[in-house]
Amino acid sequence: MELPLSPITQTKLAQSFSPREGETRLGQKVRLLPGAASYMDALTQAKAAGARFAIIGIKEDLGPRANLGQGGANQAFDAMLPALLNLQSNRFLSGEECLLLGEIIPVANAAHDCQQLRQEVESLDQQVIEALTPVFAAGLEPIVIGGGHNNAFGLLSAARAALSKPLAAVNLDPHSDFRLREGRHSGNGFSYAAANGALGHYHVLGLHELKNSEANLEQLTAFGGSWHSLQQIWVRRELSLEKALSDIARQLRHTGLPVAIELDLDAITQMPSSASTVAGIPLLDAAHYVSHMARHTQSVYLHLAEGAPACHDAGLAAGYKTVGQCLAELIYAYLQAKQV
Ligand SMILES: N=CN[C@@H](CCC(=O)O)C(=O)O
Repeated sequence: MELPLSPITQTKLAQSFSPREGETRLGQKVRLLPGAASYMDALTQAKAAGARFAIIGIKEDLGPRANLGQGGANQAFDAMLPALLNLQSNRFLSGEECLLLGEIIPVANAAHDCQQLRQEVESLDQQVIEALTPVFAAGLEPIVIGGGHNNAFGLLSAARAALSKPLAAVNLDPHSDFRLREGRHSGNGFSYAAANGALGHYHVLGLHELKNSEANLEQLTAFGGSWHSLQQIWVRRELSLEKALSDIARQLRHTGLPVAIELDLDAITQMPSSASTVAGIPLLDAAHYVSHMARHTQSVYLHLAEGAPACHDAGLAAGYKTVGQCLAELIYAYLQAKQV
């Protein structure tokens, strides 16, 4: 069977967790892609057997590098696997709902020069669209671990192709990623998606008032995009997070469009990432955002972008632990919210 991604093998799965007598880990319950005549058949079979979510890694840092940022987002998926798969399967979560599908690895990955990197991001966009469109078409809900935030474009385009509707996206992120269409990179996934018709509605939560250029804000406003700033909620306390979340969810439901839940890990305080910050939001507020949006909107995917273990000040091992645990908590917040 020809596949647009590298499936997770039994060997990789077994290497990613340690079973313990008398316990059942999530790694012992998640499903792998079954053998079938085609990728679409395999996804359909997995869905029929009881999978609802498809967990996918995009192992790349072309997008942040094409945006003149730091590399390292290609390691987030490997950091996440042991943190998630060693968690317990119990009354709160079985693990059988999850298809641990595979990894998208860029075919073009040799450039150093900025313009070439941007072209490689464009090729990666096509890989993401090819791998994800059948996942949406099979009725599975992707949980995608980036990779740079550039992959929002491929995800939104794939969902648009499979569901025949533009998406309403909500993005917890200090940056709107709605920058000029000057060649593909991690800062313009949403402006490109708006231009190709994949994005029908866009709200940014936690936008930093001084990390978005005036041109960027004008472009976002001209599209009809909206935001709650980081300063409004977490600094000036003009409104509570709870009020913002319930207003955002109401707006999203009102669009009648399928909803994309986006989160850039650089929104979270000191999370290793290309644009990491000390003035971010607590991890548990980010988990609450994911939980609220998953529970109260018609969401079709979760995208967790920009985690970069190598950007941890204390080194790679500390980065794997921090990014891995963060991603596992955010994934569980989504899975749990969807079960209610
Ligand atoms: N996905 C992140 N995009 C940010 C990065 C900012 C930075 O590198 O400082 C942006 O382009 O605005």
